[in-house]
Amino acid sequence: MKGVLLVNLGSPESPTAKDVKPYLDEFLMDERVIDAPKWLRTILVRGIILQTRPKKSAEAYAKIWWEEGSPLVVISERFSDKLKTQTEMPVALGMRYGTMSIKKAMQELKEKGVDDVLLVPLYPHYAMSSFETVVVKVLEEQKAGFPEMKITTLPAFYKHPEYIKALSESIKDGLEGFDYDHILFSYHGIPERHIRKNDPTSFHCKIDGTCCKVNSVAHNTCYRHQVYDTTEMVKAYLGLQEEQVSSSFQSRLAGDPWLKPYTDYEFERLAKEGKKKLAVITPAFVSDCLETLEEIAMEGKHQFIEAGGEDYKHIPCLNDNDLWVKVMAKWVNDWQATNKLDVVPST
Ligand SMILES: C=CC1=C(C)c2cc3[nH]c(cc4nc(cc5[nH]c(cc1n2)c(C)c5CCC(=O)O)C(CCC(=O)O)=C4C)c(C)c3C=C
Ligand SMILES: [Fe+2]
Ligand SMILES: [Fe+2]
Repeated sequence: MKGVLLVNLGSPESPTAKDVKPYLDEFLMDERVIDAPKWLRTILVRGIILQTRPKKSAEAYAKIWWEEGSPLVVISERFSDKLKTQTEMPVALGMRYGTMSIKKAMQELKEKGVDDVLLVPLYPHYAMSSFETVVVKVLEEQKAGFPEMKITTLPAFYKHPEYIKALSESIKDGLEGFDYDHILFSYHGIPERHIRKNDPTSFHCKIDGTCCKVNSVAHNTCYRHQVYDTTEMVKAYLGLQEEQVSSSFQSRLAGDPWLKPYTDYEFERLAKEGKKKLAVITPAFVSDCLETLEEIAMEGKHQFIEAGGEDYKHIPCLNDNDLWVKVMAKWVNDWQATNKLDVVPST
């Protein structure tokens, strides 16, 4: 029987340093997130980052935590519940890190008789630290405990016209009544090194702003290309002008160069350029989370206003938007009926 496995990133159990620490340990010890050799990763993560970050992160989580729990988890559950009403197939939700494990979700599907699974990583774009680590983990769990399960993965859907439509329409709704003079597309950053590492041609990705516009098989795994494609397609859908829109990258860790421009520098640049009313959208995430609700909606607003901006609005992620649920339901139901996927890898 066919079934659907949704996987998102995960969250700590509670916004306390005690619970944030093991969550961050699992997250940052992932070799696809901090891709240093294990001995070095252990020193960096356990010897340095985890000495201070859990307390700081817990304070940030406390600011955005809901009665029902972590926004990312609650929103993912709402999305999953709505999807269940639009498909006959069993649907299970797992998280890459934390206690709502992928293994539990696969067990849930198995108990419902599912042996043919459509894996849906809840990320519009491919990055080894998000999409790829989910796929690898699911395949590891399959090998260890569910050898009879067939796994098919929905590719990154960042430019599928139905996704772009749902995203653009939700942005249009979010912008209503807000007289913006610029829209910033702020994507989660990744180290530049990850882009080169994921380039199968070993020469295409130069991260110089030109390679992403030249067709290449490298774009199938090029996060930078994919996010710029999303910006361009939303811009076209909404009929926005070149100068009304820009893209940037948020949430970097210290150390390596990460994809640029950095969102926090952009807040300052845009304010200094005379943009007074800024709308910010965060399409690397399908669900609002710490990185959107705290870093962008709270800190970002503060940074922009401090730099001379006057008004600021964070437009929510797709979350459990009805059109978005309908799009996902169509993709999974088409797969159920035809065994084919409407979302295809890019070149
Ligand atoms: C778009 C998807 C994501 C990519 C790509 C990604 C890469 C990435 N992240 C870190 C480090 C951290 N990310 C943190 C939070 C976080 N990251 C994503 C998504 C992507 N990360 C989400 C949805 C969240 C929010 C989770 C939530 O519970 O709401 C954090 C933890 C919070 C903090 O301490 O700030 C860290 C750390 C790296 C190093 C990386 C790529 C190398
Ligand atoms: Fe992250
Ligand atoms: Fe590129």
